[in-house]
Amino acid sequence: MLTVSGLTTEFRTRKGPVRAIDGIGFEVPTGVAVGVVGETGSGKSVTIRSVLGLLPGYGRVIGGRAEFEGHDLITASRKRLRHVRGNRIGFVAQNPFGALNPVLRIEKQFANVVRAHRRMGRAEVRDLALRRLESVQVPSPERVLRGYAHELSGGMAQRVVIALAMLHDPPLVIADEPTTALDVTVQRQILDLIAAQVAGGDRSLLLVTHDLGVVAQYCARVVVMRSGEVVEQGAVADVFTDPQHPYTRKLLAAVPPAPWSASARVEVTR
Ligand SMILES: Nc1ncnc2c1ncn2[C@@H]1O[C@H](COP(=O)(O)OP(=O)(O)OP(=O)(O)O)[C@@H](O)[C@H]1O
Repeated sequence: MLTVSGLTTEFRTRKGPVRAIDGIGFEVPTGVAVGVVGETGSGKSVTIRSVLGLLPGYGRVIGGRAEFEGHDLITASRKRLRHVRGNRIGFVAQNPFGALNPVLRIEKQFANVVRAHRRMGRAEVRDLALRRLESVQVPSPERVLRGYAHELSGGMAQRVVIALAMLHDPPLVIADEPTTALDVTVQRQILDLIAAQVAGGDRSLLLVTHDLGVVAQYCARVVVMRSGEVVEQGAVADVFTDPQHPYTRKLLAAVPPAPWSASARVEVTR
């Protein structure tokens, strides 16, 4: 579905160019959920933004490829990238309020995303928007369509963003820490929703997270990043039970034991 190879991105800074990711490669196979993990600053977001053509002006991909549906996204024209984003790849960012336009009614935002890719009348747009909002369990979707982003809770706003990302039924969904900005009580609900949207079909998911528990629960494959490089990747079952790289072992050792595990009981009773 997506094959990234040799991807290298730099940022222009006052002290000269800074290499944020350096020759990374991984694959997202069709119908598979792939988790990208690594500590803060390891290059997870830069990877996603490089692939989607969403780097800020002072960031530049200086090498590598990202093959998707027979095209290299890195050298693709702006027009092609606009077609791919939203239509063939659904993107869910960290902060839903950054992704939604504060001054447009939600219905208008659905209309804009629809019309960027297809011709559709107002009633048809509304119908599609309602269906997508229902599929992410937004209560009173008619009222949500009439309202603005600031009237929504963080969890509801992220549901709207997911509904927008799913609007055109994209075969690949990319989510960059989709629950970081949300209350802990709704984090699992949002991850469950994303997982449900991609489950049981040919749809693939690339999920960036720093939470290895999330990868264990939702992903079949994992890519481990450190300092702009991929240090290890493979099936979650293999990497988590038999990590090859010392950094992966360190990350796994840093995960607190589940409260029901034997080692945690020892801690509690001591
Ligand atoms: N806007 C920027 N300007 C300059 N350098 C940047 C910028 N954004 C990222 N970088 C560089 O790229 C590196 C990787 O950043 P990135 O945001 O991809 O990390 P991350 O793994 O997503 O971290 P986090 O989990 O905190 O989101 C940073 O360490 C930094 O050196």
